[in-house]
Amino acid sequence: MTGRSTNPTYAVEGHGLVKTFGDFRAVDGIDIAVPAGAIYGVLGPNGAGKTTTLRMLLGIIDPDEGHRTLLGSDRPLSVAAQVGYLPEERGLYPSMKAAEAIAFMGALRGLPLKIGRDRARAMMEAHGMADAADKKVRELSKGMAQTVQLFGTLVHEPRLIVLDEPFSGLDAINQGKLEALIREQARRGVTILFSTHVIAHAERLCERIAIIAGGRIRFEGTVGEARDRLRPQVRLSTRVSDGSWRRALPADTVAENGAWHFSLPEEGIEPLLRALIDGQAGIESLSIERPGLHDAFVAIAGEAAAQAMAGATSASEEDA
Ligand SMILES: Nc1ncnc2c1ncn2[C@@H]1O[C@H](COP(=O)(O)OP(=O)(O)OP(=O)(O)O)[C@@H](O)[C@H]1O
Repeated sequence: MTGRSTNPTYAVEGHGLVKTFGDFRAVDGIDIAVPAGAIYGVLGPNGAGKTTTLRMLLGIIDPDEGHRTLLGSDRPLSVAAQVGYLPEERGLYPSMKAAEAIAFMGALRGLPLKIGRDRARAMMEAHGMADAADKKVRELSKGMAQTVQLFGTLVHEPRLIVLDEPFSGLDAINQGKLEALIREQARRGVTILFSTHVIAHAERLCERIAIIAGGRIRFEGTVGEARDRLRPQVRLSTRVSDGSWRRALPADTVAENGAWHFSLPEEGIEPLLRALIDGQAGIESLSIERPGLHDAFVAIAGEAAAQAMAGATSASEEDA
């Protein structure tokens, strides 16, 4: 099978994707467009529909409605040799040696075994794992086995890498290494699409994100645009606790731990500053903080989804 392989602006596109399991609409009309060369995160709580969406985009399952394009082809499986996929369910043959397992995964994507073996050893060596190349998969630590599987996802040098929850099950050190590896691939021009329920990874890595909850896209754009959905937060403490200047504090002001908290007013901080100075409030501290992606996620996807994510995060931390 040879698919039409152009040089598209978008490495992955999905339009109106719908998937129903029995009576349950797991994915309810998703549009997604991943720019070529981008690191793109699909963010959402467990059960949001991330895996189902990725599987539809990759052609592992067919959508009930909608269509998708992968690397310019509307037949996703025809470009499989240019795609690397790390599924959520990890698994390697336990009795295979690590380097062999990597070469084997490459062979499944059309890479000659000999080349795969050489690349596997080189990759392991470059990442300080040369000693593990001839160890059986069952002898490796969980984190190392996961890294081996990741190398198997990369060994055929795909143009597009799709990683489903790649950080779960990894400790903090290995999570950092994975972030570095994702950046390294992106520098080479590879497109990376990954799903996660851990907001911090998406915030650090992604040029663009899609926030999915309940099978629908709740937000699509840059991390900065998501954060800009919320007004910056101001924290102010004054030496004097009362005075005419208090009338200048915004309506949403709350007092907490001896400081005033409120959203940055539309007109900026200057009018308030003037009132504070004229009223001799005695400014002790003043900070204006831009909300993080976590706060934006809470606002966009709703408190319930954020709580589900927090629960899932602590569960996966326990796993790690
Ligand atoms: N083959 C299937 N049969 C029935 N229900 C399914 C199937 N696959 C997924 N679902 C359901 O569809 C919903 C979305 O699942 P999906 O795996 O896409 O979510 P997710 O966002 O990837 O979450 P998770 O990280 O928990 O996998 C869930 O409620 C799940 O139980």
